[in-house]
Amino acid sequence: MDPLDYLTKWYVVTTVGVILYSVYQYIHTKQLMKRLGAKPFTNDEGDGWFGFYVWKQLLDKKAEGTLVDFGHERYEKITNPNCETFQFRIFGKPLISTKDPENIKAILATQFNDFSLGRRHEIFQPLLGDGIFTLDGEGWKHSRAMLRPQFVREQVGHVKLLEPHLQVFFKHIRKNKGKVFDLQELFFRLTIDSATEFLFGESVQSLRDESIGMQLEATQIDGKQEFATAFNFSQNFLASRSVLQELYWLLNTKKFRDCNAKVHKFASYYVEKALNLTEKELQEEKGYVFLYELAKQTKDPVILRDQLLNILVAGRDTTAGLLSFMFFELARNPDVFEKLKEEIYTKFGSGDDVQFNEITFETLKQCEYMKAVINECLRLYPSVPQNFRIATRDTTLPHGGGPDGMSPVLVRKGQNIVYIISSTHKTEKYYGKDAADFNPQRWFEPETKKLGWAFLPFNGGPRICLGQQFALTEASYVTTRLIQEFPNLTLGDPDTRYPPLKMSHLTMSLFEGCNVKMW
Ligand code: HEM
Repeated sequence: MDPLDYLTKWYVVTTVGVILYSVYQYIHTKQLMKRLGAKPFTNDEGDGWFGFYVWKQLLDKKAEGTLVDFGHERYEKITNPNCETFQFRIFGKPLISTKDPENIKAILATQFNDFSLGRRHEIFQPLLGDGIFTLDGEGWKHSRAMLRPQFVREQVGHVKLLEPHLQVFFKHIRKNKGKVFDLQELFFRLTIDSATEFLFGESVQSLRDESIGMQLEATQIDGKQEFATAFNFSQNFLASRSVLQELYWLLNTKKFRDCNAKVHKFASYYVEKALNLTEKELQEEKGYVFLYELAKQTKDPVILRDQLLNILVAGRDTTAGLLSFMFFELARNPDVFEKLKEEIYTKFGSGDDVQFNEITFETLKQCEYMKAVINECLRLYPSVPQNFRIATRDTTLPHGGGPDGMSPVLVRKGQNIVYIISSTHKTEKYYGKDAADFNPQRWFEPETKKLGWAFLPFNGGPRICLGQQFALTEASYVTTRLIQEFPNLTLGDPDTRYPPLKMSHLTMSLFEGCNVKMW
């Protein structure tokens, strides 16, 4: 065969094409690095079978509840541990992992426009549609401007809405007197009950059940009972779709679609109800209902539905997770529990002497020890332990390159970055030798005032959590009332594994539950 004939063969053309493309990419990358002042990565985890190995490891660790800790351990294995950034590959695609506060600040604030949420919108769209949590660009700006005022106004009143739900919650604890029970499962029911009331104006009342001799109150909408189950399923399904990234569309089962439909039907019922009110009726509505406040700004039923569901996703599991980790640590640390109890009893009374009217947004904010305990829980167990962004253009991150890791590194347009705040929160450089220990006392040390971007449970920059104050108030109120009502708390099993295994769906919770005794 004439050697020139080979040039018409597909395998030769493909091979030559791949080589030429690689050479072009190599030269282009070098030019970009020179232009942007970037240096080669100090730490490269390597290919691990084109990233198949990393991928398998990540899935295995997720299934066994050690994914979050694995994210931290990987930093201890990198060649230069002083450099808090490394490159790795999944299916041959280079990704960047960072726990460096300067890099995180660049991604979230100083270079905000260089990064976006990537595929979050497509992945979450079937359940959450277009809302603050899923949108980028102008759509996100508009959502944020619309929702932000609600988070300033509601703060004062909302703790009072919690009390009726807590009264039902207490019945479950009393039922379990002397027995070991899972407090986390109850926290998840509590937060969906209170969040649906706050958002839609009516609670799904998932805490009411036969076991405590209660039933759902009569309601005009069917599907209320199914809502919590459907919402839980769909939300966890979104987390699995996120793991698949580009291949997210492979996960789209009938059950997922059915659950989304149930959630939408429920939310739309309340939206319609709000839209049927006249302007005068809306203004005169008593009490704070998030939906009614939003309905004063827009009459679009889909916008209203989507934004409510976005807030529900952002606010419900995060708060339930925080409370679960808190009570887990309080049960393990009787001295901390006693100290917190003392603060609560001194400020708000106990037993028959509980001063309900004293427990407000302002007074809860003044509970210094409570704040320290919450901070310590958010440090060791941030509700969103790792998060992703994607580069919208060729750019750099300030650290991760050169011999000492302090030079900028190149980030190519479309490249994924994972920032692992749970690992930053455990780094000795920022938290000292006892970084791995639960020690609320550290929050009274002056060093913790200088942490800046090394403590970031609520994100930072323009997309900082809108519900931060809301969440802190709710967690403080629930903790106060629980400890007032039940002064005794112990672990169900004194040999409970520590550190605990962690479930990582969209947010983090205890893999094996929060199994305690309370009385
Ligand atoms: C312990 C409780 C909470 C924690 C640790 C937490 C943490 C976070 C984090 C890390 C983000 C950034 C997500 C991202 O950009 O990818 C976020 C966003 C958000 N959070 Fe929270 N959150 C909590 C509770 C709440 C609550 C109770 C609400 C509402 C009632 C809420 C509303 C939001 C909203 C609306 C966003 C989106 C902000 C935006 O993209 O502009 N959060 N939160």
